[in-house]
Amino acid sequence: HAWGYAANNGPDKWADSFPIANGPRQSPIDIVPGEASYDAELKPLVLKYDPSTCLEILNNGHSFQVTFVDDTDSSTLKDGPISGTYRLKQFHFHWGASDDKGSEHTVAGTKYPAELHLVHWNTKYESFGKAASQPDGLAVVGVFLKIGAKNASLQKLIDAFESIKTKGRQSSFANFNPATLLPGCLDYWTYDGSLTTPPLLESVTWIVCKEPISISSEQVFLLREPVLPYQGDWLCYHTLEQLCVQILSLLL
Ligand SMILES: C[C@@H](NC(=O)c1ccc(Cl)c(S(N)(=O)=O)c1)c1ccccc1O
Ligand SMILES: [Zn+2]
Repeated sequence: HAWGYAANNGPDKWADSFPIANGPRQSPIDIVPGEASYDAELKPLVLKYDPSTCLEILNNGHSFQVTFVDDTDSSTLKDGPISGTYRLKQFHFHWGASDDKGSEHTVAGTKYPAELHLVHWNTKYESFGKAASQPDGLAVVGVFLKIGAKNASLQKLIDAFESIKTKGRQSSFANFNPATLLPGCLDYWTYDGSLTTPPLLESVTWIVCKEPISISSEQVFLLREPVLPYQGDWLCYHTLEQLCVQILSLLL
């Protein structure tokens, strides 16, 4: 049976099929700012995103992803803790069943309602697939989402959801600038880790922004609303309101 976030196939069962889950550099981790060391050698992040490389929005049954054309250096990540040029491949979110949890990384034990991951691969390798198996192959910028003001940029993604409601569907999604999802301040923590989903490969240089972005409680509800599992347990998959919304959206 496929991996997921339910009791029978969730993270504490992944080691059965993916033994690397017990490896030395597994993500996510709890970031303890008081224990983080300052490294004067680290540079500011240089993110250059070209909205015309935005390709489509797809639902892979685990989450939804926005994918990018990555055959040129149009959308790249440089500097920060990495050397060389990494190309943007996709971004996706992780969320929970309620506003008190959902982020994968935590900050001194604090969970955020959601977390954005912008996935980039090292152009010294010939493709994302090749890079994903190399220790310096991937660099992911993580951004925490907190409940606050409505986020206009996220709303564009939520509006595009209508087209990918059922699992495995994708639809074209053009001219979206991922930079609009970044916080004003790009100060970050960094550590060497892994994919947080199977195959859990230990190939990710994590770059987690200290400043969260804001989304409204209605928006994070809508993140949960499509027929997409999230890392909540299935039992509380639906509040009655969500169930009604779900049924109506399937009927209409
Ligand atoms: C859920 C989704 N995971 C990724 O695509 C994914 C890829 C690279 C990274 Cl670095 C991360 S992460 N979370 O560490 O940033 C997640 C997924 C998993 C398996 C099969 C299909 C599929 O779409
Ligand atoms: Zn992720």
